[in-house]
Amino acid sequence: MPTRDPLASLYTTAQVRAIDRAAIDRCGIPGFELMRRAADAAFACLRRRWPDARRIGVLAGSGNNGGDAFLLAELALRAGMDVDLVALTGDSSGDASRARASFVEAGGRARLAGNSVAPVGDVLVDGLFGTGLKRPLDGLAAELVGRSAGRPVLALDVPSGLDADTGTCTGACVRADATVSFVAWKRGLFTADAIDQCGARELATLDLPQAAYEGIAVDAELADACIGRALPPRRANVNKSRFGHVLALGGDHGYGGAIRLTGEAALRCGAGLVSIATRAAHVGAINAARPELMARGVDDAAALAPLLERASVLALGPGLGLGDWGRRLFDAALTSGRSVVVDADALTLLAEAPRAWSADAVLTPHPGEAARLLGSDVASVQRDRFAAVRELARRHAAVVVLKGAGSLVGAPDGRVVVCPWGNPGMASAGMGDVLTGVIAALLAQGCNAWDAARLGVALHARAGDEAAGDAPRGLVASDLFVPLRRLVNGAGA
Ligand SMILES: NC(=O)C1=CN([C@@H]2O[C@H](COP(=O)(O)OP(=O)(O)OC[C@H]3O[C@@H](n4cnc5c(N)ncnc54)[C@H](OP(=O)(O)O)[C@@H]3O)[C@@H](O)[C@H]2O)[C@@H](O)CC1
Ligand SMILES: [K+]
Repeated sequence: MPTRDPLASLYTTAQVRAIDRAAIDRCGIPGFELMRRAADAAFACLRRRWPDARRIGVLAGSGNNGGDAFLLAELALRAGMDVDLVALTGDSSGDASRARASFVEAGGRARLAGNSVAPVGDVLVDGLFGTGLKRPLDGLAAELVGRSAGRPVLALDVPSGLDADTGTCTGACVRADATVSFVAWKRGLFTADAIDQCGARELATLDLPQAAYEGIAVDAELADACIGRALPPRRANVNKSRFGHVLALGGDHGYGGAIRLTGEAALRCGAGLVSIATRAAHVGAINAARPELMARGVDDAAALAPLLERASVLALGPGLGLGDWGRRLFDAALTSGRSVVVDADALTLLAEAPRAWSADAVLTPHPGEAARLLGSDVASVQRDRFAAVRELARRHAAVVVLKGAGSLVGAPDGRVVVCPWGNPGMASAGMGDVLTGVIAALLAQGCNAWDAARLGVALHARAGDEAAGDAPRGLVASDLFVPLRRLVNGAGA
């Protein structure tokens, strides 16, 4: 059995709770000891991140997440800090009530949350709700979260209000500067709303023995960008025919830029040859701007056949449009038997008429396109991105990239990886066109669909981060070309 990498393995909350149970029942570590370890780890995190904090405000819920908070508050008291603890309820249950008593014995005082009560401190510790969240925050809990906004926050396990399975918050939610998560990564910390709510993420495994994780399948994994295994360094004695021929199809009138970005991304990621099948009107501009691209006018679809014949991989859809021209290209491409990346307008056409593939296929929908493919709506897709990507991959028997903050890549067999990179600057025109070219280039160089998609997404997001630095606003898609070239050669892996 392959070794589980705790830093890359993602679990559902039910699975993490099962690991907690196994640690207690099978490994004999008392629940209260786990709580102590959680508080120790979180307090160490607080000291490291906010070394000058002298006063901390602590929010404690009634469950075990609150128990972690009481024990952390006790540690802070013992370290000589001022502690203002606001408890959501007058009592706690199970191990948490023991934690509460321990805090009081150490001289701590809990203020009860009520009208206008808000914790005071240089840093707030959020221990309201963790994996036991059952419904959107409302009433006092929601008010408390609102009153605590605007100060640095360390969240315990999960920012309160965030659904740690899906990464969504449907009501009030703590916006943390850092989240220290316990035992194992909850999968929902890495996608959707979680990207804004978690801040920096840290994992504290609480020294659980390996046995606690046994028998509990990993639900998903974090993407890696280790290109080396899938795409080893090139030998010297090679020529361009070894690295495939990408044909990018799209760019209806007015959208020539989209297909040029796809083609150039494929070149920059190492495809041996890149052709573009587009409107004749765009050919001159593409050739002038990037002479290495072989742009051909295919206003007459008959001109497409020899291009398809020569290509090894297709990148289908950027700027394709939904008119007759686009539909003819779409039909010709999908009956060609070539490996294909299906993006943009081609996904809309696919939603109208689903196809079976005779070669590797990677679909790259954003949530709107995913909703069309699933016959649902964007809100439903975003409510559970894991379920959406799995369903799409199964239904289309293809590898699927569900784009958006915390992109997911799903395979028909249920595997999912989550991309932990990317930034809001990448929510801009042309970024998807570039991703399509990146994945097509990796396919052309011999990666299978799964490797091409998961590595392509990782390289694209990391290139976006490198290009954006600390200035995401104004990032443009072609800014990614230089870092992509570095990353596809193994830099920073
Ligand atoms: N088990 C272990 O070994 C370890 C666990 N650890 C820690 O425990 C955490 C899980 O603890 P947990 O299971 O007690 O759940 P938790 O998140 O505290 O919430 C439950 C409470 O919240 C309430 N409630 C829920 N939703 C609500 C809402 N919207 N609005 C209002 N109330 C709401 C719910 O009330 P109920 O609805 O049941 O009346 C219940 O009282 C985990 O995240 C980690 O931090 C660590 O110490 C490591 C070892
Ligand atoms: K919390």
